[in-house]
Parts: sequence; structure tokens; C-alpha cells
Amino acid sequence: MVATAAAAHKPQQQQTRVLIVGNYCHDVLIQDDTVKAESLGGAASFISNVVNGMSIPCNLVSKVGEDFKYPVDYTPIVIPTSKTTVFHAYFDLGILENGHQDRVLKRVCACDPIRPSDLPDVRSNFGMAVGVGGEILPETLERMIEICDAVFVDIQALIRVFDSVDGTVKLVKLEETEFYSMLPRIGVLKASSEEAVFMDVEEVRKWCCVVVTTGKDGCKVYWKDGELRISPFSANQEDPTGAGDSFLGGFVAGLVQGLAVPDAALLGNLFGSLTVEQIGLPKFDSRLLQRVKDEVQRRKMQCLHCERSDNELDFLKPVGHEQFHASLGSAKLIPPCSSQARPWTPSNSPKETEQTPIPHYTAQAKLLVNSVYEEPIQTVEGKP
Ligand SMILES: Nc1ncnc2c1ncn2[C@@H]1O[C@H](COP(=O)(O)OP(=O)(O)OP(=O)(O)O)[C@@H](O)[C@H]1O
Ligand SMILES: O[C@H]1[C@H](O)[C@@H](O)[C@H](O)[C@@H](O)[C@H]1O
Repeated sequence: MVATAAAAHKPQQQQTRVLIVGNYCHDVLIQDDTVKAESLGGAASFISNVVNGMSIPCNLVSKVGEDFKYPVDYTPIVIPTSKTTVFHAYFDLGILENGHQDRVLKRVCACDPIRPSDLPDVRSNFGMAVGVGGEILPETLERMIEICDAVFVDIQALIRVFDSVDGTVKLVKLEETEFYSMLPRIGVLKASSEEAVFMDVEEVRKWCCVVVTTGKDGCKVYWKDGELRISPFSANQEDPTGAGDSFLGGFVAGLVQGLAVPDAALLGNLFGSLTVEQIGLPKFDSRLLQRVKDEVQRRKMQCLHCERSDNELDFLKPVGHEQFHASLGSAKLIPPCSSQARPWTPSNSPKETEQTPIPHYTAQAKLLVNSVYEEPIQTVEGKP
């Protein structure tokens, strides 16, 4: 399944819609000094799980060691001299004051960074820079900006640093990183509310769209002229791991299919809520996925008739947004399919060669980078 020659594993040399860049990792969930679960991790795995579940073809660039132990659909580059990235998530060390259980993360092994030469030579419509262990280098993000119409970045790829003794994940201010000057050239920056305090949202929203996820409260979208809160879906939380990743997968899946930003963010909230209900990488029920796809198609048809006289409207809630929320919410309630229908897993997902007609995706990608932020941006040393 995995092979060693990096060059042979460049994604297929053809135009692709979604390019996901970030290392797979091994996740170990620990509570009371006991290993509660081990799972395939890494934002790339959670995101491709959602994007594939929505039948959207994508490419994925990831590096692992020869010890990589999970079956995956997108062959990673195997680095013989390196081990797979490993995170230990301690759930008992991270009880917050408000009682919300969060985790303390330690990166106990780090695979090699992803370099510009690891990326495909062809253009993609949507690029996703979604590193977890410091594998996205500034030059890698630069290259993604060159080869993608719009780049979506998870701030965890940019601001994480790792304790030199035990690998504990710490965060640094975004403006202190080399990535800060690239903000005017990215489409969307996604952060959790804990990460958002490491940037000046009021400043960053001048340069790119900012999405802050707020756990059970859903998310908030900021752009230069406005902001919107997007309603959550209820969930029985089992494990918060990957909720933000699945959110980003759902958000991009919505945009690829031509939904307006607020409707796409609802799809993000839906997949975030589905993810917290399972431990590790979630398995989505195939009936639920079909219903969600149907609702998205219906919503697209509805919105074709919506007036969109300027770009601003793509950020404002289109008529029927609340109804779309309700429809997605009821999709969550349908009972799981019977045992003869297989739940969706990475191994029965669509391949790049399966073509699903997806209109509007280029327009949406261009909207995010070219139209909303069309004024030339002045740069001062080290700042946008
Ligand atoms: N308890 C919950 N109930 C319903 N939805 C949730 C819950 N927790 C998370 N979500 C959904 O998932 C999204 C992402 O969650 P969150 O803000 O916790 O991200 P995160 O901290 O980046 O997660 P992680 O780092 O574990 O991937 C939220 O915006 C929300 O839509
Ligand atoms: O698998 C998880 C997941 O991708 C999380 O979003 C990330 O914060 C962790 O580092 C990773 O181990």
C-alpha cells in the first residue's frame, strides 16, 4: 500500500479540485494513565474522510514512516529514515475551568516536513494546508498559493511549537511566524476559539476570511466587511478529536459544490458534530451521507434562483438558510442503515477518476481570493 519513492507518489498529474496537504499520524488517546484508544489521525485523514464521504474527488500529500499502520486511500510518501508522526492526547490533564473537557497534546514523534517538491505540478481549485506536527513549511505554503485558486489554512499548521523535552504542543502568536505575511494571499484561515486568541482577528480579517469554530456553539465567520454566527447541531460528545478538521472538510465540500459561505459553514458544523460523537476517525453512515448530499443538491437548486447581485451576498445568509439547517439536522436523525449496506469507510470511497459533476467550484474559489479581497494590499516589512 505504501512505497518509498517520493516522486512516484506525486498525485496524478491532472487538474484536481481539492488538494489536501498534511501528514497522517498515529493518535493515542490517554485517560488516567491508560490508553483508551488508538486511531489514524492527522487533519488530512479527517478532512479526506468528509470530502470523500461527500463524493468529491481529491488528492492528498502526506508523509509517514515505514511504521505507518493504517490502511488509507491516498498513498502517503514513505520516508525510510523517519517515523510516522505520533500524538498522545491526555484527556485528564486538560479539564478547563468551565468544566469543558479538552486535551493536552504531545507530539512524541515527528515525520519529515512536506516540501514544495512533494506537491503536484498541476493546479487545484482548493488547496488545504492542514499540518498537525509542523510539517507545513513557509515555502510549502508559498507553493500551494501558486498552484491553487484558493488556499484554506488551519492555523494549527502555522502556530504550533513543540516542547523539546516531552513534545507538548504550545502555540505562538501568528504575527510572530513567517506565515503572517502570506495572509493576503490565502482564502480562509480557520482556528478554534482556543487558537484564535493567538491572532488579532480584527487585523487578520482585513486580509482573508477567518472562521473561528466554537465547539458546541458552532462557528463564526469574519470577513473584512462583516461577520456571522452559524448555528450548531446538537451532539453527544464522546471525543473532540478531529472536530475542527471535519468542520473544515465539510466547509470546503460545501464551497466546492457552490454553496454560499454561510451554508457551507453549516455543512462544516454538521460534520464537526458528527465527529465528536465517535472516538477517533468517524465512520459516516451511508444513508446519512446520501441524505446530506441530496439536501446539498436541493439547496444548490434553490440558490440558483436567489438574487446574487454582488460578491457580498455570498457571505450573507441566503434566503432559506434556517430551513437548510433544519434539513441537515433532520438528516442527522435518520436511523443508521442496516448491516447489508456498508457504512462509508476510506476503502469504499470514490477515486479521483470518478467524476461527479460539480458546477461553480472555480467561481467560489476565485471569489474567496480575487473578488472579496480585490484591492491591492500594501505590505510593510514582515506584515501584510
Ligand atoms: N459538542 C459539540 N456539539 C456539537 N457540535 C460540535 C461539538 N463540538 C464541536 N462541534 C462542531 O465541530 C466544530 C469544531 O469544533 P471545535 O471548535 O471544538 O474545534 P477544534 O477545537 O479545532 O477541534 P479539534 O482540535 O479537536 O479538531 C464546531 O464548530 C462545531 O460545529
Ligand atoms: O488527529 C488529530 C487531529 O488531526 C487534530 O485536529 C490535531 O489537533 C491533532 O494533532 C491530531 O493528532
